[in-house]
Amino acid sequence: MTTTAFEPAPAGTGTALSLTGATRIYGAGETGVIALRDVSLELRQSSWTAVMGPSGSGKSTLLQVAAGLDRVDSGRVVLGGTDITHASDQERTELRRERIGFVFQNFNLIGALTAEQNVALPLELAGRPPGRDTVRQALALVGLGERATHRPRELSGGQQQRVAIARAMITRPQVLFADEPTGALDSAAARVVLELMREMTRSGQTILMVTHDPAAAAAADETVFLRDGQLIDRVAGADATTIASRLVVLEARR
Ligand SMILES: Nc1ncnc2c1ncn2[C@@H]1O[C@H](COP(=O)(O)OP(=O)(O)OP(=O)(O)O)[C@@H](O)[C@H]1O
Repeated sequence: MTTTAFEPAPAGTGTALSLTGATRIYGAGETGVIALRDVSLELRQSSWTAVMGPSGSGKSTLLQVAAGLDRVDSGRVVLGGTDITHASDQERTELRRERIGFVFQNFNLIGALTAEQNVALPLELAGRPPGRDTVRQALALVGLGERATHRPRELSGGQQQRVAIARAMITRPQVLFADEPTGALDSAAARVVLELMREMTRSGQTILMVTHDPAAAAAADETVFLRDGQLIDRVAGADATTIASRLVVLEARR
């Protein structure tokens, strides 16, 4: 089979992910926190959605629940045509290994491993070690074909994030989840990472990204805004200034 490393697994329908009335409550009784309140969101395949909102508004919870890493207390989560609302711990582990990709602000690469060993790791953990060509191709797609044998400390922050993206993409995830992927990068490195993410959506990848940066959100197709666990606003195709002003209004209403 000849596929590019960026080609996502077929989702089966035009919808890569849907949340319906998703609610997540941490704790119980008077000390319970409603981290997510009746959130409904549908991601079309190949779309890129940014999530913004004040600190504590539920952004990370939304990502965790959408990725199946955390459960909802009520509502429904469907990933790539599979209802994962009631997935067991074992099923969630398999989901994490096989069907989603995650990128974090601080890259989370393993320092003792080379770039190519980091990229190969998810498939090795899944019991399907990739060939060297597959790994090299994934690194070439993020512009790091020449850095395969470098360790994270020998790479810049932007390069480390690109290795992390190659690692997240190697399983051909149905959705790529990114939590502040540009948060630790300078603006030039951030731009390279955002351009790479745009390229991935052109190849069919669906992306859900949490960010505090209006410029990063402006690179996405649509931005949804959370406040107190509720999805209260959304804007498509807006520039950074428009997104920043929406955020100011939203924070002022607190
Ligand atoms: N494991 C947990 N146990 C208890 N409360 C939690 C837990 N995780 C999150 N919360 C609470 O749920 C709410 C939403 O948290 P979440 O981390 O999703 O917000 P966020 O928008 O990602 O915040 P930030 O921008 O600061 O990262 C907060 O009030 C938080 O304190």
